[in-house]
Amino acid sequence: QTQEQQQQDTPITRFQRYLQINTAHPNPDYSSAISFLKTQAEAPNLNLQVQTLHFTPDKDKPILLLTWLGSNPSLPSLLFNSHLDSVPAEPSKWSHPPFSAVRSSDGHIYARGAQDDKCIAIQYLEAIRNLKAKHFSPIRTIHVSYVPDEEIGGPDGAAKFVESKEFKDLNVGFVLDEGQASPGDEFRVFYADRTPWNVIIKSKGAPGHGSRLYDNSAMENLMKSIEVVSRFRESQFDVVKAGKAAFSEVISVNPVYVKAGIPSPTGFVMNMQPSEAEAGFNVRLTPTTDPDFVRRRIAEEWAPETRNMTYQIKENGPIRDCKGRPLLTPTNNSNPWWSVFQQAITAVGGKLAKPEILASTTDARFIRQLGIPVLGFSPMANTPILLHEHDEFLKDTVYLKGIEVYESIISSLSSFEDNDHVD
Ligand code: MET
Ligand SMILES: [Zn+2]
Ligand SMILES: [Zn+2]
Repeated sequence: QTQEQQQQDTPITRFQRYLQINTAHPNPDYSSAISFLKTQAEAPNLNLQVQTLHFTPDKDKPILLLTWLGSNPSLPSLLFNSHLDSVPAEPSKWSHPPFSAVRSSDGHIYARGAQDDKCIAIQYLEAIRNLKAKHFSPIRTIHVSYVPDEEIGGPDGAAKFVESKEFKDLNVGFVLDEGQASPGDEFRVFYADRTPWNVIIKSKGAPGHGSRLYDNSAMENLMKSIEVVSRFRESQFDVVKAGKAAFSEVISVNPVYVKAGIPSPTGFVMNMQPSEAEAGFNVRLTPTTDPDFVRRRIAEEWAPETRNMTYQIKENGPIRDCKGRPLLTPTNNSNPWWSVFQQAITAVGGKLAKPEILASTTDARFIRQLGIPVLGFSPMANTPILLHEHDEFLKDTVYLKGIEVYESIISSLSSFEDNDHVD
């Protein structure tokens, strides 16, 4: 390396280099991401144990697992998780190319993944690097995991990882995973996610001339269902609008596609009523929703057999933990990690907002399923929420503050010896 390159090797440039690796779907470059992280982890100033795990050898779905051994490895360990992948970006709609990681004069680092969730991926490493430079030595073992495919539901990523012997052998006691930016000056923290379901409803009916009024056409039946779903959507939204619940505390349903008939590019040939029609909905259940309640509504009201409707529900991940409880991590005294976490934030001058349910979904659900407490946390205060949006960015100073926050969190949690029991 030239002197100039060495000078440019900073926490910010390392973040930029990670952001420049295009891990967006549908073709995420996992090997470049893993090789970059591995090089970081193996450098003398980090010197972490490195394992690359493959649970689907026929596909390119690597998991990178880094380990900093504690002085008492028999204690339950800590896990800091992030996902390698990102959602796609439409370059023409961005002010800067989405994989350039350009830093503007006001310090904004623009890139797909800047908030979701490549910031925490590098902040974990930078925090460990700083702790090692200060000769900190952990009592508990610290693991950092980088998993593929979170954005597409994680079946070949976190879902497989948590079922593995490798994961069990980690003896994980407490986990931090991604959270979300906070427009205010308090950090947000999440104790649960919502559960994603994809629901497809289909209707069949006799085809007919475009001019005819007749009952039970496929389109008529689908339109009736869409009205029913819309009313349910309104009823949930009204609860939020009335201030009685947060968005993440109601069931959301949004149409994401409709498919029927033969589109006419010229608009002239539109005289055929189709015999089949379908619509897809993204549904998110709250952690305490009774899934049978939603299944019944779908069967009886959204896609009733009486209107020639059929449906498919693609449930994406667990709803209850191994003991049948909702996937909620306690944020009170029953969770001994909670107060250690809280104090670690205040120790560096950070403020924590009231714990929330995340409106979206993360890999945390797979770990909560095992009964292990997980908090969703990405330290981004005074930052607009830009995940999955155009011009996703993170400000340099916010990113750097996050490193300091993780130093505090990692040192506090890994020094915490008592009370390993969480109900
Ligand atoms: N994180 C993504 C979301 O919330 C994928 C979750 S699993 C469908 O949409
Ligand atoms: Zn994410
Ligand atoms: Zn995302």
